Formats: sequence, C-alpha cells, structure tokens
Amino acid sequence: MTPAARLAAAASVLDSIAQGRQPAEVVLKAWGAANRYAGSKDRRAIADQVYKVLRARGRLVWAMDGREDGRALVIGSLSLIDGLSLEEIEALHTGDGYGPKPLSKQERARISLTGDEVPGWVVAGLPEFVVEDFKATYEDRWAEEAAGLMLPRAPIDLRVNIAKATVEEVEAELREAGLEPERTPWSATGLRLGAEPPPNVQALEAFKEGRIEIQDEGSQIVCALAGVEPGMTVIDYCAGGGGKTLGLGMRLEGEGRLVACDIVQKRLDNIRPRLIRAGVEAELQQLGPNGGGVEDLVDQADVVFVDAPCSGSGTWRRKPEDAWRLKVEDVDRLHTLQTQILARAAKLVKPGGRLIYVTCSMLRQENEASVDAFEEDHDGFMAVGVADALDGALVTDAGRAKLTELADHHRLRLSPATAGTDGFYAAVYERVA
Ligand SMILES: C[S@@+](CC[C@H](N)C(=O)[O-])C[C@H]1O[C@@H](n2cnc3c(N)ncnc32)[C@H](O)[C@@H]1O
Repeated sequence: MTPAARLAAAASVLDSIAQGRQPAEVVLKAWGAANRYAGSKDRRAIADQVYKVLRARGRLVWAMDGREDGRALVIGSLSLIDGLSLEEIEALHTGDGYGPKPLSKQERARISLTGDEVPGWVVAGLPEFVVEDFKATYEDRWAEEAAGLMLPRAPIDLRVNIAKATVEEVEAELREAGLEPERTPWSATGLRLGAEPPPNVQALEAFKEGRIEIQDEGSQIVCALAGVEPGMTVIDYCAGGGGKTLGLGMRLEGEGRLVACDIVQKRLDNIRPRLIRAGVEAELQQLGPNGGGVEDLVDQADVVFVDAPCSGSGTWRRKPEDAWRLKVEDVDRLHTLQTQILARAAKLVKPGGRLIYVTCSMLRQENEASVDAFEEDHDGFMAVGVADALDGALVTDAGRAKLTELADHHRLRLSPATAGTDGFYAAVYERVA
C-alpha cells in the first residue's frame, strides 16, 4: 500500500471505532481480515496512525474546528503530531489510487492556523470533565497524571501463579522461549514484557499450563491488599473475567472456599477454563440485579473483594478510544451503582473479616466519593492501613515502601505517573461490629 492509501485506511478504521463500542484492537483486526491485500507492515503502519490519533483525539478535534471524522483527525495528526508542512500533507492527499481526496479549502485553512491559544484540557488529550476531576484530585500534578495516562504504550505484565511455579522458574522459562522478562518493581509475583513487538503470551507453554496470566502490576497489588490465607472463605463479588479471582485463589493453596460472583453468567462461564489452567477451585455464583443469590454467605466471608464496575479510565493508556466514549452521566450512574454494590457486598463479611473496594478508575467520583458514601453509612467497618493490609508474599520490599508512601492510610491510588501501573484505586476495611 502507498503511504497515502494507509492514511485513507486509518481514517476509515477511526470512523468504525467512533461508530461502535468495540475496542480499537478488535476493529483493526477486523479491518486486516477484510483487506487481505494489506501486508503486515501496512497493518502495523495503520495501527500506529490510529493509536496516534486516539491518544491525541481531543487536541485534534479542537484543531480541526470540532470535526470528529477520521479523515479530519488524520489530517490534523499529520500537521500537529508529525509536523508535516501543508505542501507535504497535500502531496499525500491527491486522490490518486486508494489515497484520500484533495484537501478542502477549510481543511487547508485549519492546518495553516497555528497561533490559536490551546486550552489546558486540549493539551492534556482528555475530555474536559475528566480534566476538571484530575485538577481537583491531583492539583498541580494533574497534567503529569493526564500525560501518563494517555501517552505511552503500556508494557505487558504477567502474574506468576506461585501455586504452580516460582517467579525464578518462570523467568528462566520465558528467557528460554526468547523473551526478555524483567521483574516488576512492586509486585513480587510480576514479570514485565515490552509492548514492542507484542509478545504472543497465549502461545507460551507457561500460559497454557497456568503458570502465568496477563495481569497489570496494579491489579496484582490490589489483590495483595486482601490478605488471603489458606482456609479462608473468599468472595470475589464482581468477578468479571476472573483476573482477580485467580490472583486471590492462588493464595488459598487449595484450602478454603472461593466464590466468584457476577451479575453476568457469561462472564462467569468464561472464568471456568482459566480456573482449570491455574489449578484453582472456585464456586461460580450469578447474582440477581439486587444482589440475590448469596443469602447463605451473609456474615460468612473472611474476605470480600469488590472490584466494582467503573469507567475503566485507569486503563486508557491501553484503550485510549474509551476516553472519548465516556460521558459525565455515565460516571454519575457508576458512582450510584458502586455505593449500592459495596453496601450489598459488605453484608457478606463476617466479624473480623476484610472488605476491599477496588476500581480501575482515575476519577474522584468513582473512588473517594464512593468510599466516602460507604463510610458514612457503615460504622461497623474500620479502616485498615494499606501498610498493615499488604500480603508480604505478594509485594517486594520496595513495593511495601512505595505503596505505604502512596497510601492515604487505608486508601491507595496507583497511576501510570506515580507507580508505572494502570490507574487503580483501593480502600480496605475490617468489620468490627
Ligand atoms: C471491573 S469488572 C471486574 C473485573 C474482574 N474482577 C477482573 O479482574 O477481571 C466489574 C464487574 O462487575 C460486574 N457487575 C456489574 N454490576 C454488578 C452488580 N450489581 N453486582 C455484582 N457485579 C456486578 C460486571 O458484570 C463486571 O464483570
């Protein structure tokens, strides 16, 4: 494909991403499958162009005078990000072959405009309401947090299933397989692979035989706050794909009871093969819309882990397209749902047991505001300091020091800028009455 044809393809992929709710990665794969003439280099170049635009979308929409179509965003990126001159951009827009059609008068005019004063949220590359939330939370560090969230390509973190193998054994195995794993700094069970070239983790024997799972270091750390020990009754209240279920179950060492709940049965079904691979046993329990289905577990659990439904804004470095799909009303709705779920899940904790609230959100409304609401109504739950809650087998010494420093007593915020992880929020409680 010519460079111009790749640009036209990127613009059409961007339009498909904007029209649906599918991850960019899925849309790109579908495009590749439908356009077999595109070689691997073409697909790579198109994907690079698409992600470049998605990470800077706010700035590009603004620069192109509010236009949100793929063509305008690609033109904007050539000018603003790649620094091409008007002539160079015109040379890529001749309309020849499969390339994009010539620039309109307005498009030419937008590219030539460079002197406009850029508002802060545009520079940050995030929706305006998110930037307001970041300013309230991070104050003078908000721009650094925003940049960390939207710019870099995130590494691929693996969690070693220490019930099956040691970190050293898996590290050696991956090196044998030609990879270059590094230890994650804070999680004692983590290995990190570079994102480029993307490693095919699912094809590794270590994956097929359950010695590793793909799991961001932040996700590993929040599991370490649960303090799971063999023999406990552990409930993963919003189990979803089962990532946390496996991380929590690994610490039971085959003794105790693990219950994975969710309101979506299909999600629970998908956990089954992962459990088998990892050698972890769990009961799968679908919840009714009001939390029905776990009446027999009231006051029974040593640990209730609530990985609440959230905006997923902590993972935008991996899925920048989601930043532009989130609306302020979604966040309000999620906050209400989070407080309802937390109150229901709290009923399952036995006296002396632990409750952990987690989101992969960076937004105050889903984090501090949701746990503030819980604390207001739940005198029977005492805050447990992050430093006291951490499971020594799951964090490194450096991790313990770092997490203690990042914590606000029982509340922990992790982010790409402060910890090099996806964005996570956690709060830890013990039932005392
Ligand atoms: C953040 S995801 C969980 C991710 C999962 N823990 C993991 O590590 O892969 C939140 C999950 O909460 C579930 N959920 C939504 N509403 C719920 C409710 N009312 N009660 C329990 N789970 C709910 C969703 O179906 C979704 O799977």
